[in-house]
Amino acid sequence: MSEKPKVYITEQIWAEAVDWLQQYCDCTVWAGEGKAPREHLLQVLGNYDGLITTGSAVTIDEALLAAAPRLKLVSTISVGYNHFDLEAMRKAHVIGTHTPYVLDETVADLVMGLMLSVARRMPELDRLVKSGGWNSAAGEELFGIDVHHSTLGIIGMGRIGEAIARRAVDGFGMKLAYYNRSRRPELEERYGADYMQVEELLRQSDYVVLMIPLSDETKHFIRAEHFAMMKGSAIFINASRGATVDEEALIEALRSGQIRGAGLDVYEREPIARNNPLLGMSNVVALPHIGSATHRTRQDMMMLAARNAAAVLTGQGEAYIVKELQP
Ligand SMILES: NC(=O)C1=CN([C@@H]2O[C@H](COP(=O)(O)OP(=O)(O)OC[C@H]3O[C@@H](n4cnc5c(N)ncnc54)[C@H](OP(=O)(O)O)[C@@H]3O)[C@@H](O)[C@H]2O)C=CC1
Ligand SMILES: O=CC(=O)O
Repeated sequence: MSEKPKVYITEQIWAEAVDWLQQYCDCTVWAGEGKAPREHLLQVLGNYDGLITTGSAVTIDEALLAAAPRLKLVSTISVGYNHFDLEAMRKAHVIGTHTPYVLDETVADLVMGLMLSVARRMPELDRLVKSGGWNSAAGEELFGIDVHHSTLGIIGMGRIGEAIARRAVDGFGMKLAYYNRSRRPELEERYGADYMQVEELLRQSDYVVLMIPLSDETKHFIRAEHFAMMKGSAIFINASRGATVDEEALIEALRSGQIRGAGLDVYEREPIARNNPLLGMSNVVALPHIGSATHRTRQDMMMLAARNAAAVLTGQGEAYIVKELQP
């Protein structure tokens, strides 16, 4: 009987996903706290055919691949794969898979939550009430701005972008603008969305949501000149990756009142430094990269990562191979 492929998992994941994968692969799960350190992976990966990991665990680069000559697969428990060095993986003939679709609705919920929280100043008001500062009927100094029937610009109208669009148009009656490299006529028809270039989208939108993947092409996609194009009343939301925005420029735009506020789930450095000026701004709602983090969605992502591993390593079902590495 031939041996099962060996898979290393860089952190404790949902036991049911590991149990399922054990039918096809011989799994080893990092037994320590948190995530397996890179040094440990460099030592052990030589014995494995597959790796299941997350975006924040380890960068899949040339040095790591050199230490893992048997490796055929890296299955990330995330839809974003900017931690994959695609060129190095291509050269090493390592397939990369990810977890699209299963998290779209959950991330879209969070983005709507960020828009509402910043617009209606919920964290600020929550702090006021809990600290005993609610002494009279709320006056204008506590008012916010409307989300409903305002204009939303989505940069990166993909799977998650579309889930946001549905909520915004069907639920909140928002007018929709979007930018991608390629147009999506079916969405223009379904949501009455206007396709426009980034500059025009920024000029017209009350809310700007950034949902593009991070790549060499999209690093600092939004910079100082872009904040200068936005309305002074605009709210900027980033739930993609921190480095899609020039964070210094964002800080300056918020500080100078060039834009009204921001809702952020992602940062150039994660976890964010405690002295990052964003953390001292009352017009910023800051979350800890938690877009897909509901119990159910994370379980779905882990199971999909396990299925991806089985598919690539044993031919069991179909895998979501990242598009740049598809055969
Ligand atoms: N905060 C969180 O917890 C989470 C964050 N994410 C982030 O969200 C990202 C998007 O996920 P998802 O919606 O599934 O991805 P998709 O690939 O479905 O959508 C991405 C969209 O961005 C557009 N895009 C890609 N590159 C460019 C570019 N250079 N210029 C303009 N538009 C571009 C694509 O259109 P086109 O190719 O036509 O340009 C596409 O419509 C992930 O890559 C990840 O980084 C995802 C999940 C959770
Ligand atoms: O950031 C999360 C992801 O799935 O990508």
